[in-house]
Order: sequence, then structure tokens, then C-alpha cells
Amino acid sequence: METTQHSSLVGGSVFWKKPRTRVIRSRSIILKIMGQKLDERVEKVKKGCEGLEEDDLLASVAAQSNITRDQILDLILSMLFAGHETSSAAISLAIFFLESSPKALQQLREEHMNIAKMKKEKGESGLTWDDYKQMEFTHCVINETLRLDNIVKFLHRKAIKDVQYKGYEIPCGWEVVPIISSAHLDPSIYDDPQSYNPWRWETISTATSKNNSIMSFSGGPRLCPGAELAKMEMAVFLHHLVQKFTWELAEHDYPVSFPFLGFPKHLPIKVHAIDHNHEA
Ligand code: HEM
Repeated sequence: METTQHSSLVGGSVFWKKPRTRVIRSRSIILKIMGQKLDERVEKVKKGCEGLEEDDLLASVAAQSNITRDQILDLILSMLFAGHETSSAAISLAIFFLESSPKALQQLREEHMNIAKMKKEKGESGLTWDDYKQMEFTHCVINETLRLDNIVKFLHRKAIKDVQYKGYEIPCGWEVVPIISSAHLDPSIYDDPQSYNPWRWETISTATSKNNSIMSFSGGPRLCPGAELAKMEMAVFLHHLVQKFTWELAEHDYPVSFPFLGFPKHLPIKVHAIDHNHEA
């Protein structure tokens, strides 16, 4: 069993020195399983077996002759963990927080109804980049959702030289683990940080991830490359959800981090279609 040799908590960051062998071992086990699946798929395609499963991400990357097997596996792994769990968890959180704030939901619904109405009047269908940029309150909702909770709880960094920080010495080679919520829930940065208040973002530029007050997507050279995609996925999902449906929690549920985010009951909701024909 691996043991933490030293650790200390300073201003929302943990510093420690710990070998990462278990993580690396787990990664290679996952890559091995995915590699087998990839080989099975390539074999099936060669034999000419066709079916629904052939028309998926694995098939489309496998068909790219300009990337190696290792690159394919790395891409699929990134998409699965970095690009799927993250956005779907963020959407669940948005649903959860909005359900508890009828005022925010109402304002969000009005924003999307207006966009849909304007598009209908112009005879347009499908969302465009301009529509997305108009979703000002939606961006406030997205930021507030990711401020209050997030699937990514902490980041991993390694000191590449001895560093002095607030009277502490972080020796070269030690790992630094900034805990994101310690900044997001800091009352010296956010008024009443525990409350869900999307309107707080109306005064802060929310449209890009370059906003320094939020760390949900990390920052600097390691800023999440999927940040803008994730926000757009959330906005498009919310656009369709709030315009067409109302919902309520089917069972009491809440987000839990242990250490990654999840809902113990998987956030079951009852969804009702809005009857636009009978609206005034
Ligand atoms: C709400 C959704 C998302 C959140 C909160 C999120 C957050 C993050 C965070 C905090 C990091 C760590 C960066 C660091 O180490 O400093 C990261 C990395 C990364 N994210 Fe995201 N992410 C999201 C969605 C996505 C999506 C949709 C994709 C791709 C389709 C993606 C791809 C990646 C990749 C490839 C990395 C690794 C970047 C690197 O190694 O430098 N993420 N993300």
C-alpha cells in the first residue's frame, strides 16, 4: 500500500509527495481493455460485419489513417473521461440548482423563448453562434452552476523547483493540489458564497473562460481545451429543456462528492411537456 509521506493544507491547496504508480497502473488497465475493443472492431470491419455500433466514435477515429493506435486510444480515453462525464455532470447540476430557484428558471425560460420566437419570426431554425452569444442569462446560470459545484474538485501540479508560498516552502518534486471550491466558496471573493445566485455574474464578464474569478476549467496553459464546447453543450441543452419542458425531482436527491461528483439516486426527474398551443 502506498503511503503519503508528507502533507499539509495551506489556503485551499494540499501539498504532498506521493508516488502516482496506482493511477498509472489503472490507466494502462483501461487502455488495455479499450485496445482489445478497438482490435475487435477493426477485425469486424475487415470481415465486413456491419451494424449500428460501427457508426460510432470508435469507428470514426479508427478510420483515420493519419493517427496511430496509441493516439486513438488516448483520444477515446480523453473523450470518455474529460469530455463526457464532465459535461453531463454539469448539466445534472444545472437541472438540480434551477429546480430550487423558480425565479432563475423563469428568467432563463424567457431568454430562450425570446430567442426561439425571434428565430421563428425570421423563418430560421437551428441555433447559431449569434443566438448563443445572446444567451446572457444562460451564461450566468452556467457560471453559477460551475461555481457552486463541479465534477473536477482539484487540480494536480508538481513543483519543478523549490517554491516559497505564504511562509511555506514547497520542495521541488512535491505535488500541489489546488482545491477549486476553496476559491469558489471564499466569502472574500463571493458574497454569500453558499447561495445559488446566477445574477451575481451579470456584473462579471461571463462569455469566455478567461474570466479570472472562476476556476472550474482551470486556467493558464492547462485551461481545459473543451471549456467553450462544454459551455455550449450546456447552453444548447438548456435551450431545448426550458422551452419545451417543466420538471420536478422525482425523489429527493443532492450532489455528493466522494471525491468525485455524483447524485446518490442519479437525480431522477419527472418531465412534463409544455403545451405551447394553450398559452395566451
Ligand atoms: C463542464 C465541463 C468541463 C469541466 C468542468 C472541465 C474541467 C477541466 C479541468 C479543471 C481540467 C484540468 C486542467 C488542469 O489540469 O489544470 C480539464 C482538462 C481537460 N479537459 Fe475539460 N472540462 C469540461 C469539459 C471538457 C470537454 C467537453 C472536453 C472535450 C471534449 C474536455 C477536455 C479536456 C482535456 C483533453 C483536458 C486535459 C488538458 C491537458 O492535459 O492540459 N473537457 N478540464
